[in-house]
Amino acid sequence: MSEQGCNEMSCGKSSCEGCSGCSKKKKDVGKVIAVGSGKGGVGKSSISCLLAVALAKKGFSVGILDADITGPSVPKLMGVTDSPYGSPQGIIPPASSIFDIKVMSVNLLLDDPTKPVVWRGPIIASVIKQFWEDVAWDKTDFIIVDLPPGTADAPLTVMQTIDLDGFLVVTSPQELSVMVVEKALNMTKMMEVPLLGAVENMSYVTCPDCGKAIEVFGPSHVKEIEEKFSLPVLGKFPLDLELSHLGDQGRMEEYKNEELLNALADGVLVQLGVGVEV
Ligand SMILES: Nc1ncnc2c1ncn2[C@@H]1O[C@H](COP(=O)(O)OP(=O)(O)OP(=O)(O)O)[C@@H](O)[C@H]1O
Repeated sequence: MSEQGCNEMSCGKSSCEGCSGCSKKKKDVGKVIAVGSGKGGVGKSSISCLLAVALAKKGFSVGILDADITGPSVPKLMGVTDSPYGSPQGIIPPASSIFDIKVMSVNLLLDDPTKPVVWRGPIIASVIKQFWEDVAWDKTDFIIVDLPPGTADAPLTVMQTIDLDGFLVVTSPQELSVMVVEKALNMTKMMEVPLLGAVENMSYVTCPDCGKAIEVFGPSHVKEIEEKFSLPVLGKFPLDLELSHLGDQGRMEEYKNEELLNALADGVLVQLGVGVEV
């Protein structure tokens, strides 16, 4: 699309090369992946953080944009507490201690992180836009966007503001999970964002005595999702007390299930057609 006539409302995503009238694409940013779900509490933020860690472990530079403005949890999970600061290049986000993962979240801007964010839709939308446009995400290979649950205002703003390279849907093994995936499929189709795959979280518990996988929330729907939607499932994460503890302590970077992390990162890379060296 030519520079004239390209603005954020009219931008033709498939043809826009990031011209100056449009801020959907950012120079010096590799791929942008949204992590979402039609359902709350399934572990979107945890999977966003784990995906960031998994990609960082492969040597990529990674950032997380916490688009869950009213329920931000990424800084807490990642143990990031420093405030962002202004510079001529834009807002500089703080980073995690082990893998230097940049984090931008409303919680880092509040003087008291326990204060509720009670903002209406248009303000939330403008904050998300600022997190994308005004933050110096330069030289970041991957930005993971942690979406709030559902298909309302905020996820829509993300999809309209940012030229996403892919969407990862997080689900859990309850009956609703297939519907959650179907909704994500329909939404991403409507918004012309490629659906990369699904992650089933809290899929099972490993018995500490015999090592058997116990499906506490009912049988997994992974096969059904793969067959019905021809969608790859890029991870089946257990309900894991260790993961919950690490999240509570801001130490998600220390999650040690390398097999799962590797498979998640590799699955995303394959779906995006990215080689391991960027
Ligand atoms: N696989 C898991 N094993 C154990 N605990 C988990 C797992 N996944 C998530 N949790 C825990 O469940 C809680 C909710 O997780 P998380 O914040 O990632 O969910 P969410 O989908 O982002 O929530 P919301 O819908 O409120 O944004 C957190 O305390 C997290 O540590």
